[in-house]
Amino acid sequence: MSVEILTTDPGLTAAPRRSALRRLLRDPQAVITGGLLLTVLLLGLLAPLLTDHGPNDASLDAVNAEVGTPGYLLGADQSGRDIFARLLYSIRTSALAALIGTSVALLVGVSAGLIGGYFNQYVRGLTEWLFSLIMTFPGLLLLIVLMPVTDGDVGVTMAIFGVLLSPAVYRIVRNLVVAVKNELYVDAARVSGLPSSRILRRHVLVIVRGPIIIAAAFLMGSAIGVQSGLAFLGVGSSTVPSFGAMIAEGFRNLYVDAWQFAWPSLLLGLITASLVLLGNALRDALEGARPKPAKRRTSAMRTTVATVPDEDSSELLTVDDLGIAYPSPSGELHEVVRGVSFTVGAGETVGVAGESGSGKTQTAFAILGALPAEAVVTRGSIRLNGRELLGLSRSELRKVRGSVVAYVPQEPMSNLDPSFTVGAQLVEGLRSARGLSRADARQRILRLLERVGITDPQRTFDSYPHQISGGMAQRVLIAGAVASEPALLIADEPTTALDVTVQADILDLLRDLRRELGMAVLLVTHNFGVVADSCDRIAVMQEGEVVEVGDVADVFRSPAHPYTRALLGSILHGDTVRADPPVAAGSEVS
Ligand SMILES: Nc1ncnc2c1ncn2[C@@H]1O[C@H](COP(=O)(O)OP(=O)(O)OP(=O)(O)O)[C@@H](O)[C@H]1O
Repeated sequence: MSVEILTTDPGLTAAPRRSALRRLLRDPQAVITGGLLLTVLLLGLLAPLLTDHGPNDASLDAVNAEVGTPGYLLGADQSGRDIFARLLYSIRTSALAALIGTSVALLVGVSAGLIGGYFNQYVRGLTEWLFSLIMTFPGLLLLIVLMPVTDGDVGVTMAIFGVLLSPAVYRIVRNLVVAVKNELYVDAARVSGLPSSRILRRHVLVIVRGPIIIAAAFLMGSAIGVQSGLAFLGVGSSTVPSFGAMIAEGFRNLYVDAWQFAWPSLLLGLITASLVLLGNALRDALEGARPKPAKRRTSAMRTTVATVPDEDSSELLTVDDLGIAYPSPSGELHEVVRGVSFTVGAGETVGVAGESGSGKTQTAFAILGALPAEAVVTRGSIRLNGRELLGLSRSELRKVRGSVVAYVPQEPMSNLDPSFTVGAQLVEGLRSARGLSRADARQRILRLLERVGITDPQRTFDSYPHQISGGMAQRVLIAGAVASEPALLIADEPTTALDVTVQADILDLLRDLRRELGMAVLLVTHNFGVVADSCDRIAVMQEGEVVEVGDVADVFRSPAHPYTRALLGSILHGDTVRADPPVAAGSEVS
């Protein structure tokens, strides 16, 4: 079997980027705030063209000049400096503060986040320690204390502030990198020999791009706020025009001319609020378009046989070289199912047998498309009726689950919702699988409840799960599973949770239903007695692998694998069928 790995990182394609931009341009919040910020920035950049006054030019004639005074559009402060000119030049200071603070925070945070998230735990431990240390520094206080060193220079002060902001960026990037570094396309790039620096730049950085852009908007707001705060406190150079310094001066002169306080406050408020709102709009647009790391068990793994009909069309189900893994705490993938292959023919009952933890349920869940989100299908193929199931979308899998394949669980009680009556749950399941009317579905379920041996179907139909016994609950679930007449019924230890006296009845029922409905059954069990009783063929699993497959009669007569012999020995030499194998996995039996 060949496996086509989709190594194309969706983040690199132009389409998501275009749609994010389109979404952003359609968002009035983004357009208005972006437009405002651009206008303000333009005003700052064009300051020398827009005013004849310098930010520190003082004129005794203009002291506390009112708004609209000729030559002083917005008035003058108590030193006779043009407020309009000071506002324009303050925009430049804020823009510089935002640029330097944000750039340093992103440079330090992103680089460290990529390194800490991508490389081994020792590197991550070191970066964690370093950034935890930085976070303990009291930011504003440190900047004030360092003023004699920085000499009040906005650039140097903001560079230090950028380092203090970097842990926030580091954490975002590190978390994202840890989440994507085991994705198939990153593995594929690694296997193809690309150096780590290239993989980080090309495959990983693209994933963190969106969150970085969003963070940048908020970081700019913080940098402008802190720079203004320091100037308000009178820390730093008094010759540098700044909203903070203007607000402090206006505050002192509040009762003479309140506008001197109002203008810088309004403009600073407008800029920081716009940055926050723009950040929110960016989040909506970019996170909607951000490429989701491809799940190997869905979109990233497609076998080339997906559209090719099964070579042996008599097989209803073909599991071929299936591998399932889970990430360990260190991030490495650990395979719990390894290269599992077996088939189930139409109308056949196949037992998947093995001790606890051998991977039976994981295999069954993979066929059902119901593995937990953290599970990764590392290889293989699952074909049902010639159709590849790996790679199907959730909705396609739901359709298959409802109609072609059905499931009878191990714990009947915990699979019934205590808040609804038995009937309501069965009717809902059947209607979504078959699209029947409520009345038709109800009639069908009542007939099936009777068929599975429930003496008073109407009463059970109207009962809540806690009002029925475990054996009855299992009959109810079997009725629900076969209601849509599936081609394959997967029963996972269907008798384990039941009273011994009920177990045989349930197995008889499954056998009868299989014959009546012509369906195949995949019976997951650790009990060889159940296999002997109900199955045509058997696949024996040990530690995630199928060690033997064959007709039940053949395997029972002459088991080829020592593990099978060990398991059989426990039945043949014991008086009763034992629930668990008596010997350690893999031990030889003479
Ligand atoms: N969510 C998970 N995360 C990590 N490992 C898991 C997870 N689920 C199952 N496993 C591991 O997968 C292996 C196979 O489990 P599985 O449930 O398929 O075994 P089983 O043969 O069905 O056993 P049992 O009869 O006890 O259910 C086990 O070692 C189990 O620890």
